[in-house]
Amino acid sequence: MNAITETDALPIDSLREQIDGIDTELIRLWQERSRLSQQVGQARMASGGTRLVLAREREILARFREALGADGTQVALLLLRSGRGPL
Ligand SMILES: C=C(O[C@@H]1C=C(C(=O)O)C=C[C@H]1O)C(=O)O
Repeated sequence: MNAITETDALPIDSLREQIDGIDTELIRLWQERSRLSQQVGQARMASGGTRLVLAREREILARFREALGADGTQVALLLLRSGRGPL
């Protein structure tokens, strides 16, 4: 039998702990970004500006696409939506 099982001597628990720590941090960062984005939007609208700034959103989409490829674009779209709401 060559199948690797979770009972083999692989550090699965340790790797999963690291993954869980990263996920916790990603969630915290996601929520923090969303709060900051909402603050920017509220401040801009309070001074008569627009809710959205498409040029800035394009920069963010490009940053994620360059770093992560097509999936990065999807991540960035969700990230932007979580801050400023749906289009
Ligand atoms: C937060 C802002 O407002 C909106 C939200 C953005 C974001 O979440 O990154 C980017 C552009 C704007 O559409 C901003 O202008 O920076």
